Amino acid sequence: MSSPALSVRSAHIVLDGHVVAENLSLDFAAGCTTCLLGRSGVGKTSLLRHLAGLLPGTAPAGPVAYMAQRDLLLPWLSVLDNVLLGHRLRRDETARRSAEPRARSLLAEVGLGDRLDALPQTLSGGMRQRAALARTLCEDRRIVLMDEPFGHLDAVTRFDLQDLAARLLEGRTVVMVTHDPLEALRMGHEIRVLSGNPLASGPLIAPVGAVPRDPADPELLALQARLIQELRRGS
Ligand SMILES: Nc1ncnc2c1ncn2[C@@H]1O[C@H](COP(=O)(O)OP(=O)(O)OP(=O)(O)O)[C@@H](O)[C@H]1O
Repeated sequence: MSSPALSVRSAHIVLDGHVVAENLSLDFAAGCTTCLLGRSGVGKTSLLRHLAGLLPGTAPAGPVAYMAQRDLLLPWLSVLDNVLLGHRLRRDETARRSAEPRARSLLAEVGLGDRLDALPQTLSGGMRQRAALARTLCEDRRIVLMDEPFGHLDAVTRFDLQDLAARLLEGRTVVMVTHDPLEALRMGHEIRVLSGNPLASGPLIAPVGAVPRDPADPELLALQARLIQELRRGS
């Protein structure tokens, strides 16, 4: 099944009177992962919410999986039931039952195979984020929007889960917000550095090679220096 391209056309994003974006137009390539970098407060989350159809007057381009910055796990549901939450909310018991093996296997892959029955409050911040990642990947959508999905993870877990996500997200249209230039370079077919007041994108950066890229590649390290310069320029 093919994944659609995403586009934003002449968007105005105003939050409680605060103008985040004015007349913003951007395209996101079909079947690719686009990583968004930008200083804190430029409007990355707002753009993601716009794409997800979560802001007033917006609609998503199709069914999306959205992973918010906060994990949004329901405290009264087990880890396994949280991962299957989308199916529960859609009240589709047959689909929920057929998705359960996938949910169990994803939880094993994110290192929570022995915590299926645990409640979220008994997990560490990083474990909760891994459960939220498993939930997003379990939704099996062609469009996936992720807001700092690896933000609370230790360096080794982060690296392993970047590999897992790159494998499971292959062929989907993904927009991923990150604060880490090296993560963007590992995961992104395309990278945009955003600046704010109002929100704007610098030139599209498309590193060569398949994702996830090797972080020791000297070309990646050179591009990392360029991204940090671009980030310094944006405000
Ligand atoms: N509900 C709101 N009302 C008014 N202003 C808001 C609201 N939500 C966000 N903002 C403002 O909009 C701007 C963009 O916020 P947003 O969360 O999109 O930034 P961000 O780039 O994702 O930041 P971070 O990297 O820190 O998560 C910020 O200046 C923020 O203060």
